[in-house]
Formats: sequence, C-alpha cells, structure tokens
Amino acid sequence: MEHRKLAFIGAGNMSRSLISGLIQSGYPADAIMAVNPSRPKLDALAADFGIHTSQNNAEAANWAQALVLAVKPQMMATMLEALVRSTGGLDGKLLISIAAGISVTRLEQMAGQSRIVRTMPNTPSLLGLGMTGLYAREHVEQADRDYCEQMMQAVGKTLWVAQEDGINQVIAAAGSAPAYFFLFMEAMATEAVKQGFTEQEARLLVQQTALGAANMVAANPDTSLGDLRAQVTSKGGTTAEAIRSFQQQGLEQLVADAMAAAVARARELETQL
Ligand SMILES: NC(=O)c1ccc[n+]([C@@H]2O[C@H](COP(=O)([O-])OP(=O)(O)OC[C@H]3O[C@@H](n4cnc5c(N)ncnc54)[C@H](O)[C@@H]3O)[C@@H](O)[C@H]2O)c1
Ligand code: PRO
Repeated sequence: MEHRKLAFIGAGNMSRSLISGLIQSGYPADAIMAVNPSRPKLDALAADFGIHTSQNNAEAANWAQALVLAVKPQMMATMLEALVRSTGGLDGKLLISIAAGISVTRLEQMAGQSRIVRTMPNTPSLLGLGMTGLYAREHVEQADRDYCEQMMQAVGKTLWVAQEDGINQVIAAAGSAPAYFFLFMEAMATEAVKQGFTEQEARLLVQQTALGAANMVAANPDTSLGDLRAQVTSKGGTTAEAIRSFQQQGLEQLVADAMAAAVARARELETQL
C-alpha cells in the first residue's frame, strides 16, 4: 500500500489499535504521527511503536497527507473548527473519520472541504483482527478509497457500504460488537467461578472456547452458523438444555433489541452533533 504521511488526531484507544496494527503490517513508523493534548499516551505510543508525536494538531495536519479524525464524536466540531482556523484550511488533505454519529455532511461543514472517507473500525484492529466499514461519497477519488481500504485491511477485514446509514449498521454488528462478546464472556466466567473454578481457570475456559468458536466459523465459510451449533448439540444432551434455556428466555430478541438500540443511538447522535 501507499505509505502516505498519516496523522492520528486524538491518541486514544482506537488510534492505538490502528497504529499498532499498521506498524505490525509494515507501515513505516516515521510516516505516522499521533497528536493528543496530553503527553502520557503520546509517550507510550512513541515508546511502543517509534512513531512521531505532537501536542499540536496544526503541526500534525501541516505535516500529514492524510488525517485520521479520532477524537470523541462530541469533541469533533470544536477540534475541527480550531484546526481549520489554525492551519488556514484543510484543502489537499484526505480526512478519514472513525467517529460514530457524525455524518459526512456535518464533517464537510466542520472541515470546510469534502475529501472525506467515513469509516467504522473496531478495537480488535490492535491485533490485526479488526472489522471496518467504509463509506465515501461518489466524488471521492478511487486512489483515496483504495488508500483507506488498504489501511484498514492492514489491520483486519473491510466492507464498503453503499449508503451512509450502512455505517450505523456496521456500528451495531461490528464497531460496538466486541463489547457484546466481552459481556457474554464475563457472564460465562462469573458463572464458572460460582460453579467452583478459580478466576484464572474460568477465564482460560471461556477465552479458549471463544477463540476456538470464532476460528471454527472463519475456517468453515460454507457451513452455516446454525449447522456449526448443531454439530455441538447432541440430541437429548447438555448443549440442547443450555440452548433451550437461552431461547426460552428470548436471547435472539435480546440481541435484536440491543443491535437496534446501537443503530438508534448512532442515528440520534447524527442529529445532535
Ligand atoms: N473505541 C472503540 O471501540 C471505537 C470503535 C470505532 C470507532 N470509535 C470512534 O473512535 C473515536 C475515538 O474513540 P476512542 O475510544 O479512541 O476514544 P478515546 O477517548 O480513547 O480517545 C480520544 C482521544 O482524543 C484526545 N483528544 C481530545 N480532544 C482532542 C483534541 N482537541 N485534539 C486532539 N486530541 C484530542 C483525548 O485526549 C483522547 O486521548 C470516537 O469518535 C469513536 O466514536 C471508537
Ligand atoms: N465504540 C464507540 C461507541 O461506543 C463507537 C463504536 C464502538 O460509541
């Protein structure tokens, strides 16, 4: 992939995930800069990855060819307005937003230009196992689309969405979703401890099983999720009882409601920010 000079504005959890994945994939450290108001996260990134760091957004924007907009959605307007003022404008820069709940139209208003790709990554990017949705308006050039896609493919898998609202559905199915699996694993580990395992043993049991299950899904693309479940579920056996208990208590509806709530919140943020 092209190694454009790339600045991350906001050096939080998500930037760390992306930077780590990019470095592991061979993106040169001296083509990456991270910016944050305070030093500790910058010092850790410099120590871990050898990238450039700065506390000055304008310095990073002037240096970079592409900017990853990685502040909290509620900070985006303040940050971009200050950046436009202090740089005299962001023309010529590719802007890559990773923020939930901020539409391309709003980003265009805030940034004063429209060379924008909106993306929705997730934290497993840290390990090169991310899942990122991408969206861009028609006028965005193929070279910019390719760059963003390759950048996100360096840290995992990618999916373009044709309509901007598709990003909100990516949030529900992937961006927010690592937390659903963590919640499920927390609940399992808690119960395993109640049943007599130590915390360490419970974590091992749950972690290795989740890893194995996810890998089985990835290794068997032609087998449906239902069939993989059926392979574990002996007739009249233990799994059938556990699944019956989940289904009687409405697990599918709970999941549907939770994903719909994530989409609704993303849409609500788009009207507020
Ligand atoms: N965490 C996730 O799982 C995830 C997944 C997908 C997308 N996102 C999006 O990524 C963005 C960042 O989320 P995060 O979880 O990394 O948040 P975070 O709070 O960990 O990081 C944000 C960073 O921005 C810094 N910051 C605040 N104001 C700034 C400014 N004016 N200029 C430069 N830096 C500034 C903060 O100090 C902080 O380090 C959000 O918009 C979120 O919607 C997060
Ligand atoms: N984390 C961000 C949030 O919770 C966006 C997706 C994952 O809003």
